Amino acid sequence: MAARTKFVEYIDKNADSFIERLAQAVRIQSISSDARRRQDVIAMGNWLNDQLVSLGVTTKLVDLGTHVMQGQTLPLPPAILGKLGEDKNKRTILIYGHYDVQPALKSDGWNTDPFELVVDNEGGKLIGRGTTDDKGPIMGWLNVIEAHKSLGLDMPVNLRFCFEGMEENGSEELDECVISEVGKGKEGYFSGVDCVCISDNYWLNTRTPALTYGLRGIAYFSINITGPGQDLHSGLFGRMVHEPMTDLIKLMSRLVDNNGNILIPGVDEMVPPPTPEEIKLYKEMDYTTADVEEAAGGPIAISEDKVTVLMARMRSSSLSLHGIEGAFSDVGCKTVIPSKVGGKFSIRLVPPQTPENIIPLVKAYLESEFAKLNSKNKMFVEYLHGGKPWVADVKHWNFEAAKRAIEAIYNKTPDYTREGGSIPVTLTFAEALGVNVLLLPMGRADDGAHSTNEKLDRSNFIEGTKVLGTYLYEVAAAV
Ligand SMILES: C[C@H](N)C(=O)N[C@@H](Cc1c[nH]cn1)C(=O)O
Ligand SMILES: [Zn+2]
Ligand SMILES: [Zn+2]
Repeated sequence: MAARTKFVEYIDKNADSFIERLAQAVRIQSISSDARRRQDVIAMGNWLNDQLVSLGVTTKLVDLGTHVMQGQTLPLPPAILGKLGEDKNKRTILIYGHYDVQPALKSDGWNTDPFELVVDNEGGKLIGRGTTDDKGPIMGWLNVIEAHKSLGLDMPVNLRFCFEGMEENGSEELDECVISEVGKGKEGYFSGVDCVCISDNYWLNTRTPALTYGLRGIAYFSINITGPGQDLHSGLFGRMVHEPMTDLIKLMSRLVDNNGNILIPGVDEMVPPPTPEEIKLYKEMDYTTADVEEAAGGPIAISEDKVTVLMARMRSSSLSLHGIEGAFSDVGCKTVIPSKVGGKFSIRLVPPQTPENIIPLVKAYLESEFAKLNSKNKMFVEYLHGGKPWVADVKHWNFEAAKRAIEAIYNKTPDYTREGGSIPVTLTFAEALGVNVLLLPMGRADDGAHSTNEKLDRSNFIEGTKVLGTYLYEVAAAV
């Protein structure tokens, strides 16, 4: 029996133990954006490192130093670099993933504890924070290595790994780590890398596997407004003082309109109009507004026109309002005037936008809008983190190999998509290594990444693992 057939059979036979490993990963609350959870993120890194070592991967934990977050100096979780195979006659593939997750509280609206994997056999779903983003796909790679080790099969390629624990919070210091590792040349972990594969996004719909050749960048901001020396009684001070929340709500309402148009002069204007070829591509995609509504969980698509909706996610920038730090948000009717509020928003970026060319536009606009309020409060616009957009060439053996792997496992031709989300290090890999980067998503559009009741379908986990392994065979065979 051919090695790749044995591999596929092993994945089916051992599905339950793979799900158990995913449950262990989900249990570790590796929330990178919460200072209180930093030790859990580090614990998750150590757990992942132990798994890799037990599977025969040589690893190195890179200390990325410290950073200041939520008023505390915190250790950054380590980057885990790994190596499996040194055969000069084989191609070398670099795999990236992130072991941190978004915050999740049962009270956000989860039906179950977000950090206890629920195996819903009836619905075929694996429910828990990180199942699709990005612990499931990382476990997929571990499954592939385990299968080869247990069956005594040679890996068809050499593997290199880069796993980080800060992706959901700006990937701090990772670019520097990658660039420094590349700078070590033959001595470095990335020596000889022929291409990169990242499994950290989602199919466009719930039916068709996808290959992704673009990501939006991101620029994340906070508008901080201060004035009163402390929180005030609204009965005693209402109408007597300038209120930070009132100023903030005015400013936040002037960032984006209800149709998604960005109101900051120069931001939308930077993006060139689509070419007729691009429009044709969007028209031909297997997608309807019902897909966005299914994934969003409500009939709320901004347009009924499929091309408009697809372009909104794939090739337009967008501005989203995320929350207000310092605002009263608990139950009940507290009559408070908060003294200090921070309004968080981010802008998803597409070429030629970058954080560098967007930040000055945002700051200048907010300063001029704040001046119009004639408020005696103080405003400070803070840029929190960001990353550049990325677009790849799909006419490359790396994409061809992934296409054949999907066809072999799913018996379907993949959609070619640009992802609306961001993975800051992607462009750094492409530029620093000078190689093709591919995104090979495992999950579906309705997985609820970053949301409540995040899930990964069991079939996406198991068939997705088969795709990852088969892709390695196809890379080895690619010309
Ligand atoms: C696409 C990827 N799985 C993802 O979710 N990336 C995040 C990255 C990020 C940036 N700031 C906070 N998180 C995203 O696109 O939101
Ligand atoms: Zn994410
Ligand atoms: Zn992710």
